Amino acid sequence: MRLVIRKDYDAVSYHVAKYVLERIKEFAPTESKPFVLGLPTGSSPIGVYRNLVKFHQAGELSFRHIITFNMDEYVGLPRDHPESYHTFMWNNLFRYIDIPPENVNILDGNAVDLDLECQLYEEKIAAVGGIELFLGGIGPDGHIAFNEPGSSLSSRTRVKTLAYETIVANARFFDNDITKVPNLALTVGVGTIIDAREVCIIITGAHKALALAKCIEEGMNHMWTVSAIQVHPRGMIVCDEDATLELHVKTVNYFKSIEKVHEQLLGAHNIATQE
Ligand SMILES: N[C@@H]1[C@@H](O)[C@H](O)[C@@H](COP(=O)(O)O)O[C@@H]1O
Repeated sequence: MRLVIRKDYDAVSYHVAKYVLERIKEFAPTESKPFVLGLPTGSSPIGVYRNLVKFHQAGELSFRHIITFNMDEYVGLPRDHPESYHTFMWNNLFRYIDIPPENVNILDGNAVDLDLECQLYEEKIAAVGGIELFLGGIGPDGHIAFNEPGSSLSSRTRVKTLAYETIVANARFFDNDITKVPNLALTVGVGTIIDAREVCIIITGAHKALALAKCIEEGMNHMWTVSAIQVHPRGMIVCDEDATLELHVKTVNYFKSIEKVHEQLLGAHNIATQE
């Protein structure tokens, strides 16, 4: 697993967006060989999306042959509700890029049969050959997508009850009123994420420092579901300095030294100096 540490949120956002750009360019997607990208919501990826939009506007990145799968969606929130993940994705990314709407996949939290909706989502991911790169964020309790503490680390897409901590954390989007926050969601499973050929997790802010420490300095644990990244063959966490506050100095120095060598080998000097 790689841990890439950048100064702050903006530097993390630029680094991840640039990484996505390079991966897509390298893959060279076509109509018959689309690039399948997994996407999160929340405040963590907003800066990444802004940069991706800039790359698109500068003519450096097209989404015509990209298929996306979002991680999760609230149950029972109207699709056009300002806080639905459908609305979030259109307002923060899709409306500014050239992705064909039929290439966008977001779970339908209003489906009549929610279990069937989840099963079909898994089948659709498999039908397009699996996810090439899954981007993710985490909650302060180390949950990935809506895989709350105690979720099976081999879970698949399913209906999930939200933890109280998540409801409280997300109340900021619902007039700070926890009664307005849906208490159920549809979410890809930890297993669904780990099946992606590559996973990249964004972790920023001191409030996520404990989760980062649990994720990388301790063993894989269902109480910190993002820790499943430890068994992924191509896992990367990109975090800011604030998120490293609970890590041992030795851990930080170790990963920084590895990245230094990595950047030298890849000749990534240009990327580093732009950040
Ligand atoms: N289901 C989402 C997660 O996918 C997201 O990672 C988390 C963190 O959000 P933020 O990035 O705003 O901290 O919020 C929600 O719980």
